[in-house]
Amino acid sequence: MQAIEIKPGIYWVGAIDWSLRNFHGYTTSRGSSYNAYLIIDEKITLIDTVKAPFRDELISRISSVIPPEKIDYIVSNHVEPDHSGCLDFLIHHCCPNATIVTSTPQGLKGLTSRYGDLPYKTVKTGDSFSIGKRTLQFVATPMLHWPDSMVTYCPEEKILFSNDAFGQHLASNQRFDDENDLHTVMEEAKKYYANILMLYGKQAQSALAALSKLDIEIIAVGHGVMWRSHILDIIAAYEKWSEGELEDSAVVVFDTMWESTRKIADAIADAFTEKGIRVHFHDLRVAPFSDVITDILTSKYLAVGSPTLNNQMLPPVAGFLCYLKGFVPKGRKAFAFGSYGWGGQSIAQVDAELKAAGCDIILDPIRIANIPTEKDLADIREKIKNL
Ligand SMILES: Cc1cc2nc3c(=O)[nH]c(=O)nc-3n(C[C@H](O)[C@H](O)[C@H](O)COP(=O)(O)O)c2cc1C
Repeated sequence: MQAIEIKPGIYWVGAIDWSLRNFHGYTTSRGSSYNAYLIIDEKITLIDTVKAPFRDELISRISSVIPPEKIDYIVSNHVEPDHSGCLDFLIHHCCPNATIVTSTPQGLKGLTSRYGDLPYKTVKTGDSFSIGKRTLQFVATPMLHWPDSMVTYCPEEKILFSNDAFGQHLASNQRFDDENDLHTVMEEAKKYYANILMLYGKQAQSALAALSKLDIEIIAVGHGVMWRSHILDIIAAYEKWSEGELEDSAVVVFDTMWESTRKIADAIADAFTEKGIRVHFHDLRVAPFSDVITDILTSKYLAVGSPTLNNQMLPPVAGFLCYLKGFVPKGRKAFAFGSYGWGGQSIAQVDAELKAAGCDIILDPIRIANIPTEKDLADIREKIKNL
């Protein structure tokens, strides 16, 4: 497999995971890539590695440029195994002279606990060193999205090696934003931010402030395609998402056994539509949680529905609310709804979970016994109309 030269002497040597459909629970319908970069200079430097099963692809691409034993530094921007997964193999079998550059204290701690005592060099924000004609500078980006996370900047090339920041789970053989459909790239970047970074808006803003001082021509991300023509677009999007800016749209999400809760969901969606509000409609029998969270990232309204099953909400709704709670979606105007047979406990449970998630409850829970009548549905429409 061949390396792809992205600037003279700088190569993409990562791996493309075309078949990936589930990345620790995140539904990756367009696959992903694990990006690693090779810089040929007096000190040959590899930026990040790939997920362990893709080791041969990484080594093959490196070998298309230089023998791997010539590598002097391997910068590990992030401990998570989709980036660090080949470090120990490379050091023990391919790159005997290499030193691993990692953040202190968290990167060192994380790599040591995973891979043991390897030759490490630690760096922190403001540190830099020369690799010949070029310099590498380091900026810690803690909690974007693990405590150890950092980015590496090369001022002579104006490249920011951003690891998980600005990434997308997107498999493509074309490495840059302008070679791909921009709408698809932005959609996947939003999904990535929502599911990986949404909880860390404050940290994202600190990182954006630090990175705004850099002159950047290429953002060489850890997943998906690099940014070179739409850098301002992705930075503007990160500013908007990290500030929690919401659009006049509503997410209606539910599960159902016999379609009564679905009928309520339809009435809610109709009523929002009549108000001129865009609706994202998610039936949890088919909708992946990660798609629902992507729409919640920018939506002002959230309606969550479940019928009652054995005094509980349906398990997919419970799972979804557990996932949602982790993101603390403060500021969403939310309410619960559902159909029931006798006790109807599920609806109060959904309401309590939405409160626990930090949502503002704007309607008493909508509870309908058995099948909703035309009058029930008209009453629901009226309530939404009056919001
Ligand atoms: C296996 C099963 C268990 C149920 N348990 C309860 C229950 O504990 N409490 C209750 O109020 N209704 C219970 N129901 C009734 C449903 O909540 C009711 O039929 C409701 O209208 C179903 O809504 P849906 O059409 O959206 O699935 C149960 C129904 C089934 C099939």
